[in-house]
Amino acid sequence: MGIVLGDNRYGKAEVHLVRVDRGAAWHGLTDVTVGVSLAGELADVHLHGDNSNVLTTDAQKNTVFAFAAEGVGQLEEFGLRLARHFVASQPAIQRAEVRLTEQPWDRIEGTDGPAPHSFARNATCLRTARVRVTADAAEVVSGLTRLTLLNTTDSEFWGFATDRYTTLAETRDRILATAVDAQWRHLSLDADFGKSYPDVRRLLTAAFAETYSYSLQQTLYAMGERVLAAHPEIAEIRLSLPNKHHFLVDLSPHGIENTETVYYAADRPYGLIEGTVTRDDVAPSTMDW
Ligand SMILES: O=c1[nH]c(=O)c2[nH]c(=O)[nH]c2[nH]1
Repeated sequence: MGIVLGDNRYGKAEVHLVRVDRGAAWHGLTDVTVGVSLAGELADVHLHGDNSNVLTTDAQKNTVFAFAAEGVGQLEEFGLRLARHFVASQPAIQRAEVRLTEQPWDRIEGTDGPAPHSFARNATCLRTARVRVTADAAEVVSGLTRLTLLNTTDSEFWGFATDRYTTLAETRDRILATAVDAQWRHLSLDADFGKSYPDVRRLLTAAFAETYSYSLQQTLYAMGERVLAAHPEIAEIRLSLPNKHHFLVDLSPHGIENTETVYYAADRPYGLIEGTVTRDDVAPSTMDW
């Protein structure tokens, strides 16, 4: 019996970069937050304070900005370029993981049309990507987060198990709302990430709107199934769906009938429904995502 070093990795988190593409008349704006995480022969730094295998997190941050000078492009491709660089250039590094989150900005509509160099932050949702690279393999997971959706009807919840602590009333009509966090794994690296991202987002949103729901779990599966049915290049999709509860307000103390019009949008606690929709004929991921 002894004490040993377990799994470890290190890197720079939340490198927030903004790139301006300055055309003669129009400027483009890219806003990406990058996290780098490296693993490999790092026992000596932990056990003996020997830093010789440690590429500083400061250098990792500098690399992100330096690579951005050559262009960012699709999140997945930028992440792959970075991760491959760390594994290829550092003999002690066997695995690199890069996580990216893109904040979209909309071009401002001016009086005479779109403004050439003015932007408003778009709060709809954030695009994400995670890549993992080793000497002989790479994996890409694309995603989105904070996509907030709400159905005002076509949602029921009843027939659930009960015990002595159950107080929830069955409902045949409720508001169903969530903030989608979705991550989907690509089967191959030469996917058209720029095309598949908006389509997956559209499919998730449409499936949410079009599914007559008996539970958020059922809606989760319908959303994932819709994506996998349309995208053979996607191996699996993981969904994390908070149930953003909306409770009818009791207005009877004021002598007012609430005709299912006024709700209290509860902040917390919230139900959290999570699941993976996958194919039965693909190899599992090597990435802990
Ligand atoms: O769609 C739902 N799924 C649940 O598991 C659950 N549990 C709960 O209290 N409300 C809901 N709603």
